[in-house]
Amino acid sequence: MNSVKIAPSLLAADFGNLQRDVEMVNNSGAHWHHIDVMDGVFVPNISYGMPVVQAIAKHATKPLDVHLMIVDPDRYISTFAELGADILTVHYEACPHLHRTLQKIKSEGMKAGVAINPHTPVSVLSSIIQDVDLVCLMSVNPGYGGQKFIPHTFEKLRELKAMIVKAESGTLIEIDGGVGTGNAAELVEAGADVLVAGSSVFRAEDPVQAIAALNGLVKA
Ligand SMILES: O=C(CO)[C@@H](O)[C@H](O)COP(=O)(O)O
Repeated sequence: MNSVKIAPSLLAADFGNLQRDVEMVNNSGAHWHHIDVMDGVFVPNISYGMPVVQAIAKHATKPLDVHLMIVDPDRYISTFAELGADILTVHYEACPHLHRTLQKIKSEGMKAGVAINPHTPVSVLSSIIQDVDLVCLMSVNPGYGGQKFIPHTFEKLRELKAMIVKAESGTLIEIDGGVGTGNAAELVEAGADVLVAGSSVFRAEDPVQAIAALNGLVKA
């Protein structure tokens, strides 16, 4: 059975045709809708906020995987729960009280994710991995779609997988940035459970086929 999840990143969608693109994901072999919220402070870019997430949630039929690239995410945890987020991921670098933040996410009925930037070592998660449902390994610097995959992500991925296996935490590993048919199989082989793909899906001539190709490459 293929247990690897494909999460198309709506950052690369056509915002003028957002309903169409959300429905494309609904009708494809993808597993989650990946939603990037950026504040222009934690990352240099601003993507979209609550009204757009609400519009996506209205049409989405698959779990909403919301990635907050914002400072002080605790302020908005309840709001994203109300908007229908299933998985809420915050950045390690933005959370001085990460354990408390993860508890708050779970208390709102969501799965709790932690993202780490390319420069942040995996080892910072060793004391908290038991409490994390998903680790999002950023394989580009967060803020923009369409960037080139950073190769040292593979070393971090293997190290993180070993940490999760040792802790028996069952934490999922998500790879975010520069993912496509050229590296999907190798990423899964190294331990990835969820692949976020923006440009490689939405810039493809046939996005449904691009998702099918990714699924085909990562079958167990
Ligand atoms: O979070 C981010 C970027 O900050 C990602 O989710 C990108 O949206 C992935 O896009 P591609 O690299 O696949 O185009």
